[in-house]
Amino acid sequence: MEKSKEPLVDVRGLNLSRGDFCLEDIHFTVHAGEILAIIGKTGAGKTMILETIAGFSTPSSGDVRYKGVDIQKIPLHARNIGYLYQDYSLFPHLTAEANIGYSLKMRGLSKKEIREQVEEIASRFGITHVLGQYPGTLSGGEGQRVALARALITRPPLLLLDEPFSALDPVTKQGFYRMLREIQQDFGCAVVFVTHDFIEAEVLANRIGVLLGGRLCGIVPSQGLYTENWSPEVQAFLGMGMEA
Ligand SMILES: Nc1ncnc2c1ncn2[C@@H]1O[C@H](COP(=O)(O)OP(=O)(O)OP(=O)(O)O)[C@@H](O)[C@H]1O
Repeated sequence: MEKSKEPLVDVRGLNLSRGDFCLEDIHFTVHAGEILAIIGKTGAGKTMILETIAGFSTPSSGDVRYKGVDIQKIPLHARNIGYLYQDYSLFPHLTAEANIGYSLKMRGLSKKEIREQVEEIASRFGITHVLGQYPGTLSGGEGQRVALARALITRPPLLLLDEPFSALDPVTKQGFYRMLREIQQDFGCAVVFVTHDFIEAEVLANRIGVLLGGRLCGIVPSQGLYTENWSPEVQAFLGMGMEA
């Protein structure tokens, strides 16, 4: 088999329960360099899917293969997957600079190497002026850039984003849409992001998956979201057939 044809991520028959909620028999792939959006209502299981792809949650059955290997069998430090949490989850007691350089420090790079790489990515994201600040003093947009820089500093082949734009105003959002496309091109990474926002998914993603009540109802090319022959449940979710 040609290596390039192998998916970057292969989610196979994934089942996972938390409390009364379950992700049920989820199958999908993510290919190198693509942008995949997963849309669903609040509580549909979007965050649980991202956490399972990253290997933070262990499925009750099925598995997630990352570059052909069960993610659970890859040690955390060797996974190199960028993760942007919904609330950014920056370390509050570390400056923006230390947050961004954290995983380089864990990898044993010298202070000089860390400083150079942090300065380079901070300049790329326009956050050089906040490097000395602590997370509590950053605006929402600055916090997001710092969190993105932290997620990308190790140049991961896969970036997972949990509702990355939901807290931003419409103008700032447009800037971040541009930035995400540039990141995806410059860093050459695949991106999986989850969102409630259909338009955002259509604008940014190559493919869109619809997740309802823990079931992945299908994945379609983004331009086909409203022409797919969806079940009545998905049609209702997408508001299809509701035009006056
Ligand atoms: N540790 C847990 N214990 C019990 N139930 C949980 C736990 N974690 C998640 N759940 C439940 O699983 C369901 C899916 O949660 P998840 O956070 O993945 O949803 P989501 O689609 O990301 O929602 P939102 O869009 O609101 O962030 C929810 O009903 C949630 O209450």
